[in-house]
Amino acid sequence: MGRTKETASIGIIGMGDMGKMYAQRLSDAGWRINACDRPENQESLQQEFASQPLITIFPNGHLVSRISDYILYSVEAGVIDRVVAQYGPSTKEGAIVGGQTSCKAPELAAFEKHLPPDVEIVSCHSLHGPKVNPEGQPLVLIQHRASDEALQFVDEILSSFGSKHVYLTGEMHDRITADTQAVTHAAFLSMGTAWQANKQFPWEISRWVGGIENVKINITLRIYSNKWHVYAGLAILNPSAKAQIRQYADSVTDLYKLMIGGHREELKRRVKAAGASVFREGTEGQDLLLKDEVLDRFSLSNQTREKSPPNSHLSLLAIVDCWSQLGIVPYDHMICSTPLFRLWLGVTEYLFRNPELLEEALDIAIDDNTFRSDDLEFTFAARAWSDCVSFGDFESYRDRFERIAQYFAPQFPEAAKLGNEMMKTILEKTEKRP
Ligand SMILES: NC(=O)C1=CN([C@@H]2O[C@H](COP(=O)(O)OP(=O)(O)OC[C@H]3O[C@@H](n4cnc5c(N)ncnc54)[C@H](OP(=O)(O)O)[C@@H]3O)[C@@H](O)[C@H]2O)C=CC1
Ligand SMILES: O=C(O)C(=O)Cc1ccc(O)cc1
Repeated sequence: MGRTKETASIGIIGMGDMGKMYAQRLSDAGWRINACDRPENQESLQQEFASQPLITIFPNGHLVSRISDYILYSVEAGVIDRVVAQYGPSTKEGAIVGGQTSCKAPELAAFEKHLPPDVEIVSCHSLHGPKVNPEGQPLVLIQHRASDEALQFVDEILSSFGSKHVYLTGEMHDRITADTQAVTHAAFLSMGTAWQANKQFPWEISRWVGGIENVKINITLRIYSNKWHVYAGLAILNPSAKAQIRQYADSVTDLYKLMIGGHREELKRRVKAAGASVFREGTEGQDLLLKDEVLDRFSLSNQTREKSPPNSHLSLLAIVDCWSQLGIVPYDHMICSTPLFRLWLGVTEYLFRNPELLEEALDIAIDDNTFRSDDLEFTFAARAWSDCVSFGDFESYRDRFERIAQYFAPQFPEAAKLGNEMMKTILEKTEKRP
């Protein structure tokens, strides 16, 4: 049908962080953009994009939908049905529609329900935040109700990002991202909850600086400094996420009980068996995703570290147990990996492929009381986040998230600076791996 940059235009409904990033990058590549947010935001967006001739801001999604050839919904996952119901019927005849929400089941259901039958559906998902360079990052494309030509057109539009295009069904996407995103976030959200419950700022405590701890702290703060709805949406609305987050909470609880019961041998047997199923033979010769010298460079603490302080690493033992219980091989999920997931896998790998460090963590877990109260709070937190996601109540998720975010807020600017540097350095190193 010959849709080109000269003849076709792209619609973006929802000009938040991701919508703006898409509008900017696609217009830089020469595409004409028709965009809108809520009507009350039209004026400020017009001012913001006044100097950009390829970006036109409209008052609402009807006006965007009726003239655009590929329309992307980039709104909060929780409102996707309502927004598509509102603007979907105004879609230009023969156009292609997609969405950027992090969980595809509700998005695709909304498209099927509200879009006219002559409209094709090709959805997408950039597996990174708006401030990360998309080059080399996974970008999922879903040819849901569309011809090959429609997919090719979307492929061409998005090619300027330089991302790695991954072709999946909506269902596969949700199953994999439940693990790469929802469970990963649950672990870091729980760390922050536990620190807050114990009134700790972990970078101020000497046993918590350096190495793996830097990654835990920086990522936790990064998550809490973002918008709650992104995390709530992708956990609560993903049909696979509840069970996976529940397994993580169960793994945390089981291991914690073994620790406080003093069941050293059973703890070691269970954790090592889990490690063997996740970090399979044949991977030992590979370079670690993360190394000491990289891990140590990014500390919020001003104390220097001489030797790794011992730690039971309950959060890491439990994720490996969780993967093993669910039969997940995390390396198979690299196709849908976010930067956070790669860091998370990197730190677990660091622990599990270092037999001495793992042995030390397991012995510390049994012999040393220092971490008991932290691990207790972590166990409570993992279960509470799991319950919160299972209940599916956005408002209580928001309340929990924002209360903890407020506690860490004074540290956000410094954590963001350091976190960005850490991500950049570590990701450059991890890109060489599959
Ligand atoms: N942030 C991230 O790291 C990533 C997010 N995503 C997904 O992308 C989507 C957008 O996320 P993000 O940009 O971060 O979130 P934002 O909250 O920054 O953006 C969403 C925008 O949509 C607007 N909106 C809501 N209702 C309407 C409507 N009826 N018409 C027009 N605009 C509307 C919102 O306005 P208002 O604020 O006034 O409600 C807001 O400006 C989400 O589904 C998210 O899960 C995907 C990949 C990465
Ligand atoms: O890397 C992560 O997990 C993030 O937190 C950023 C993010 C959030 C939502 C997405 O749909 C994709 C990436």
